[in-house]
Amino acid sequence: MVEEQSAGGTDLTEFKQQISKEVMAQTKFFKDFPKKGINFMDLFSITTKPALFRKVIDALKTLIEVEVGRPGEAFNYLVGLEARGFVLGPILAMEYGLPFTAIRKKGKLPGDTIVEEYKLEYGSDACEIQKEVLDQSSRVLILDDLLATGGTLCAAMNLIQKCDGAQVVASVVVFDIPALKGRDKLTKACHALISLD
Ligand SMILES: O=P(O)(O)OC[C@H]1O[C@H](OP(=O)(O)OP(=O)(O)O)[C@H](O)[C@@H]1O
Ligand SMILES: Nc1ncnc2[nH]cnc12
Repeated sequence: MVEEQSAGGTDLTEFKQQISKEVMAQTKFFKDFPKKGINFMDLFSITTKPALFRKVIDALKTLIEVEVGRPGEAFNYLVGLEARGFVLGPILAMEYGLPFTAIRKKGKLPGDTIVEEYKLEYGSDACEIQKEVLDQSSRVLILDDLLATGGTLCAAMNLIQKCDGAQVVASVVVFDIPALKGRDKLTKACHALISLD
């Protein structure tokens, strides 16, 4: 299926295999953090290596442009999820010349907000977005580091869809854990660079 989405001479299957090998060799995983049974993928073990981080950002751009579409046309707004979506989202927003806003854990954003409760792989939480940043002209691409159970991305999608007619186009993550079936919760596509199987 991925081969069919090849565009601009990019064979995504091969491309993903190659970046996956390189990133997995240099990314740290922490067993039983923050709770027993979780093998925690640490995005900051990528950001501390500038050449690797640059590669991941460039790879995300390729993934977005092939699987989601042209920035400014297929989507015109980037939203990042606390906390590690804030590392990736603003860089891509600057590269594309598009606006960025944040979905934060409850109680962290000033002004009027919209709130959504959700369950995590290791607990439950609530997230929120500022009212009036998005409107019916907003076609949003969501950025986060990882899709696990899908609770966070599902809440983010619901939240954005409550924002004055804004639409979610898709979401993009560096890692996903297909065994946790996070995509089953999502109403829009989630594109991942690396699958942790
Ligand atoms: O698919 P899910 O099961 O919802 O899990 C994925 C979410 O979990 C992690 O964030 P976390 O909630 O640990 O928050 P943090 O980045 O603020 O530490 C990760 O960065 C994703 O946002
Ligand atoms: N395994 C994991 N690594 C990093 N963040 C996560 N969020 C939920 N599960 C995670």
